[in-house]
Amino acid sequence: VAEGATTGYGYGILGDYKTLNTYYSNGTYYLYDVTKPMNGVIETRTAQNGSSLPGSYSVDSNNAWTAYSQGADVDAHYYAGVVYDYYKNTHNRNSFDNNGSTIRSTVHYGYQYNNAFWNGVQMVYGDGDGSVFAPLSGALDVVAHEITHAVTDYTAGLEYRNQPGALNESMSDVFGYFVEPNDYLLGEDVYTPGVSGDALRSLSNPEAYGQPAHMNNYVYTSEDNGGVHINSGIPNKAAYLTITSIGKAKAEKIYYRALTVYLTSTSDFSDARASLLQSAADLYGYGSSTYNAVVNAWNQVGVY
Ligand SMILES: O=C(O)[C@H](CCc1ccccc1)CC1(C(=O)N[C@@H](Cc2c[nH]c3ccccc23)C(=O)O)CCCC1
Ligand SMILES: [Ca+2]
Ligand SMILES: [Zn+2]
Repeated sequence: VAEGATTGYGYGILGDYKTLNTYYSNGTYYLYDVTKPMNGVIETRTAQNGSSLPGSYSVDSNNAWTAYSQGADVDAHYYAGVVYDYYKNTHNRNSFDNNGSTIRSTVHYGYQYNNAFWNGVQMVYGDGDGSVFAPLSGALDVVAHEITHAVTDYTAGLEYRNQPGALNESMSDVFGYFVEPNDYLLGEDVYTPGVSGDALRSLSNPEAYGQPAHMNNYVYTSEDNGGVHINSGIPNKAAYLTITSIGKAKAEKIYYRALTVYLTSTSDFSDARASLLQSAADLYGYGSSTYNAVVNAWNQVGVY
């Protein structure tokens, strides 16, 4: 039979049914999605619980990706497609580099690895140990967080330390919300599968998860590249305040413009305030209600 694009189906890690854009060749189906415009490919691989990357293609014999062990592969592939569609449909961005680069994910990385990361080239997801984390590709906001690191690398290029790093982190959490706006939590779908209602972080209440929500409580530390996952609570809170006052549609436009037009590798929190104000002025007018909402949000977190 001819080779080419096919449509399969499978179950994510939470047992949810999903249809999948796959590829058939020579008796084997691959998690290889060629349906995106301008040759934007999405491919998903497995490290088979080793740590060598990129690993081998996730394959299936009958295009029914229903094995329990395939849940992480199914989610990584499907959610990468959701994030591709978000950036294309909302911001007219073709993949993370705006040039149709392949979005590559590798799942089953390491043994019970309780984390995930963008390594500068691709996304990598651990399976979690089943207590702290379920397989991390099982959360759409986590997948959006990781792909947004790639977008940031190709645009603002925010250094991954101190305030620029916390801003980098915040952009990934904030676009994680824009892609999955059902709550202000991050990672709730995979964090502590045995405990309901908790999460890794919260945009609305950073303090609930040990993060500062005001500049007075900025944490000066050498850990975590200068506390990039801690101090992101401050810009995250400002984003929450902005979103709740101007709405998601306007907020994602000013955030995308700030990230892609104004922010640079060494931008700090004050530069972020200025970039978002400039973006609000560009799009909605200097002194507009939108502009003033951004002023108010950053005042409330003590950043001027
Ligand atoms: O992308 C990121 O910012 C995080 C990348 C962490 C990483 C960096 C470099 C090499 C390996 C791993 C991964 C995520 C993260 O925020 N990790 C935090 C929290 C965390 C997850 N698993 C952990 C295990 C131990 C300690 C902290 C954590 C961290 O690494 O700090 C993002 C969304 C979910 C996981
Ligand atoms: Ca969420
Ligand atoms: Zn991150």
